[in-house]
Amino acid sequence: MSTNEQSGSAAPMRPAVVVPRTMEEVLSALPRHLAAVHHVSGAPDGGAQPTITGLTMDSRQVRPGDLYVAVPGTGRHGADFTAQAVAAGAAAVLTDDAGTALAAPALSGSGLPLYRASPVRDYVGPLASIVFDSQPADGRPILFGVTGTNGKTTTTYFVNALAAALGKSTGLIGTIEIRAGETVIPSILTTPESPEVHGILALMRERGVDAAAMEVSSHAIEYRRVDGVRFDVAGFTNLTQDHLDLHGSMEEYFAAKAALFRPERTERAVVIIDDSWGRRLAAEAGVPTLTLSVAGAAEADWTVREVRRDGLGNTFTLAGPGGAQLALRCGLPGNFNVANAALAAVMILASGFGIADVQRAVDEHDPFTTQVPGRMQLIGESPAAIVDFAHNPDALALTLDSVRIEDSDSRVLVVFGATGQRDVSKRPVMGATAARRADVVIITDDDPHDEDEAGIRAGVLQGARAARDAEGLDCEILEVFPRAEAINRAVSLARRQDVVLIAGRGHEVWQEVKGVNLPLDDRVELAAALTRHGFSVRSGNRIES
Ligand SMILES: CC(=O)N[C@H]1[C@@H](OP(=O)(O)OP(=O)(O)OC[C@H]2O[C@@H](n3ccc(=O)[nH]c3=O)[C@H](O)[C@@H]2O)O[C@H](CO)[C@@H](O)[C@@H]1O[C@H](C)C(=O)N[C@@H](C)C(=O)N[C@H](CCC(=O)O)C(=O)O
Ligand SMILES: Nc1ncnc2c1ncn2[C@@H]1O[C@H](COP(=O)(O)OP(=O)(O)OP(=O)(O)O)[C@@H](O)[C@H]1O
Repeated sequence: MSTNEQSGSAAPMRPAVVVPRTMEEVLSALPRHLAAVHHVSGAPDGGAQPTITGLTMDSRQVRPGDLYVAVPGTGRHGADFTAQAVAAGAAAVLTDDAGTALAAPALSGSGLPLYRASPVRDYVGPLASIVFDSQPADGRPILFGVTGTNGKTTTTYFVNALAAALGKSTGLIGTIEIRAGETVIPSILTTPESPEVHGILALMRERGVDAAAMEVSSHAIEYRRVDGVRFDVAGFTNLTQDHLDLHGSMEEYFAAKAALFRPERTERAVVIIDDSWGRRLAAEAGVPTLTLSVAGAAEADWTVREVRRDGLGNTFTLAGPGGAQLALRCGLPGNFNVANAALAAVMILASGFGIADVQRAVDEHDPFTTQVPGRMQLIGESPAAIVDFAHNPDALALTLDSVRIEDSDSRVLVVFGATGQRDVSKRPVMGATAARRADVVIITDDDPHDEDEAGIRAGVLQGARAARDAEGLDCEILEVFPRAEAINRAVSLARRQDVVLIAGRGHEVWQEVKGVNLPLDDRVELAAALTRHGFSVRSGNRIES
């Protein structure tokens, strides 16, 4: 990973220069639909107006001159941390009704002004946008937002790779990392809280970034993390069951995603309509929408055709309105990556790039061979040695199906485990899924958390053996631990024409065992095992620890 002074810390990115504004100037720029913010106590009447040069909701991130916005959390209130914010140099505090009483003692005698607004979360995004001046009218960077259950990370990398191929400098906000020009920090959330989002967007502008891609999780929409952000193009991949602990039902999960596709949030949209949620979204989106189908839906504006296997990847044609056509190649295995690449291409077209320029950029730079850390990441080519984030039965099935080379004597060897303290019922299903698709199934540890590792493995093994015995499957099932040894065993059993898939942990660099983070990076272990057994590691591989 290319790093800078902020790497490895959770310190949010911000622009180097922020125009100082008085609190009055900041409040007067708020959108009209928001009710007035009330001054509760502290300076303004007669005293000096506080000058604001930053904003945060986290007392641990306060820098001198910040407006500290104290919001209620699930278990505690940000106002409980007012003293910490004041000590760090906050210039003013904004909170809600409940927060004013909590914040007041820490402010007494400080002379710092306290403001009140409810619900205070409604104000955070718009205020951060004003304070950091993150999205002025000149439209730079062009902002792409990607949402959906699967494929967000990969699609954002593909959007950026294509934008870069078109000669644009790029920025990224997502699960793996946040990138603004040369500055890169590892991510904590898929979509950061809104003060960080606006700070990052402002830094991107400052660094001259032309185009930025951002993953928008459903949590982000629910928790208002993209308030005050305006996308040029929003893209939708798919919707399958997930995160119902937060959303309660698929209907509410869909509603959270659909909220991104409204005129106040995005100029236009690109929606894959290969599931019923995508079709509904395309019908209900309140903005100009291009539809895309990989599964051959005739009514789609853009369709993927002539998908042909090309090594582990695929070539395909993207056909659009008026006979428009693009000839594309996706180097990452899997039909789902064809969908991700096609979505990225249509999003770029929707933002205004011409089809001839896009074709030229693709021909010259092959952007969809870009490496996405831990997502179908090809560590070696002979045998094909892949690390993928598939960590549930559906993703494991899709991934195993996509790496099998039909009509050859190539075997598939898979290494995986199941996470501790999560959905116990999926363990045997994952075992059976692998036994049905792989020639050698090596069951090992994932993140056990506080659970007993042997017990987790037993659940997966039971499913694999039951499927093999009941269905007469011709696969070898092994239990090997620890995980690094399992990876080594898989490589030791592989021949050059085989495929070795290490599934589950993707780009993670720690294994969480009983509250301790033990360093473990599947990609590093796989590369070491390949070398140990006389195979080569793919050059230019992106393995960062
Ligand atoms: C469920 C959820 O999203 N919770 C988020 C939420 O936590 P919370 O409401 O419990 O906040 P809290 O910790 O009680 O703190 C309340 C307030 O006090 C502040 N505080 C707290 C402590 C302190 O010392 N000083 C301080 O100022 C906090 O910044 C916060 O503003 O606000 C916190 C501060 O921003 C987030 O870190 C936290 O994300 C947690 C870590 C999380 O795991 N979120 C996941 C579920 C999430 O958002 N995931 C999605 C992706 C999902 C996917 O697609 O896989 C994502 O976008 O990452
Ligand atoms: N379009 C897709 N449809 C279905 N599965 C996909 C798709 N794209 C990727 N996957 C699978 O999901 C895994 C995660 O992919 P990716 O990280 O791009 O998605 P994501 O939406 O960002 O998920 P997460 O937020 O969990 O990282 C991949 O490793 C692959 O196994």
